[in-house]
Amino acid sequence: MSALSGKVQTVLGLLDPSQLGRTMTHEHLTMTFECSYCPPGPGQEHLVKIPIEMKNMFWLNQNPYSHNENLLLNQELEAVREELVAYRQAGGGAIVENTTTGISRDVRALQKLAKETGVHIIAGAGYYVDVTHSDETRKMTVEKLTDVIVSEVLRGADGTDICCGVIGEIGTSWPITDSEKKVLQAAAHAQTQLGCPVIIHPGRNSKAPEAVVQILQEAGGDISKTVMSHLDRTILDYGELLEFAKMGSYLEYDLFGTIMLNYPFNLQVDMPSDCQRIQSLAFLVAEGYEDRILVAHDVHTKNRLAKYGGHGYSHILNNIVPKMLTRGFTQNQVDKILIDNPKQWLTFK
Ligand SMILES: CC(=O)NCCS(=O)(=O)O
Repeated sequence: MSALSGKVQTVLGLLDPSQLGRTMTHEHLTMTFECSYCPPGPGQEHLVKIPIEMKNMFWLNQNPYSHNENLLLNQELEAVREELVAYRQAGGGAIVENTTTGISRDVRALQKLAKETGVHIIAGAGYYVDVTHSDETRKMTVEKLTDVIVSEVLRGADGTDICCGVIGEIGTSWPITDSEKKVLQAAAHAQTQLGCPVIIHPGRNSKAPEAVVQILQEAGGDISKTVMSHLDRTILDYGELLEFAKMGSYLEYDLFGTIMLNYPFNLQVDMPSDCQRIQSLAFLVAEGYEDRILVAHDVHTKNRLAKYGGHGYSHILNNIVPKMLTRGFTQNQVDKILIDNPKQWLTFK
């Protein structure tokens, strides 16, 4: 038992879990994503610096990672603040902000946003994918990495006393690199010490989630308190999905609002529509996994913000929930996905 036991840790301090309300478990409010820049297709090179304005938005929505400025969500704090106010008005209570070391975590900005908007914000500890690991990170032992993660939760992150309330999103590539494996082992060891929630960004291959869970299990991690993110672009086959679900993690569909003809990070993947995402959730509910489902938008580029005609942080509350209700979900099931499951996951053991 620790002081954190039975509580949720937000950037403003400890919170009784009953105060969370509807929670998006995978968002970014401020981050940079230059590590994932994708050169545009042939003949489109002149588009990488076009202004982010209405007449360019179709191209930008289809090619969000091929435009330098679009990757700088950290330039949009005022727009994000306004969107969080709208999120509260739409019935939102909390947001898990998944930005970790490597993609410009800014816990001071998160604390300010939480104070100004009343949204409960939970910050993430740990490291993003290998390409963002510094030489110093690569040289660290699992023990040292564990100490850093534990300290970000217990003492504060980025030289502040603002404490993280989850570990993650811990970034992994496919195949998982040696440095990422050490970080996963450290996340599991830190979780054992702290009894805290963990969230994983899997590599873009259907085998990646299982491989990550195996590493976490071998390192003593608590899979029942671990979220596997981005399943909507990772496991598209329902048979494979069921096999993975049996491993016991939370199952997160967190790309709601993303519409993309060609998914540039894995051209084999047909990015599902929101209707198909809802069908996947219905399938998991029918198979008995309603206690394990989480949802979010994973806003991580500018074009996803309402300021640029995007869906913003309230799309699930405003549009997806009503659609779910017309597709046979009960209000009780919706509340589980938006309130109860996040609460269970975020509460320290
Ligand atoms: C910030 C982040 O990692 N988002 C996920 C993008 S992906 O295309 O689903 O990997």
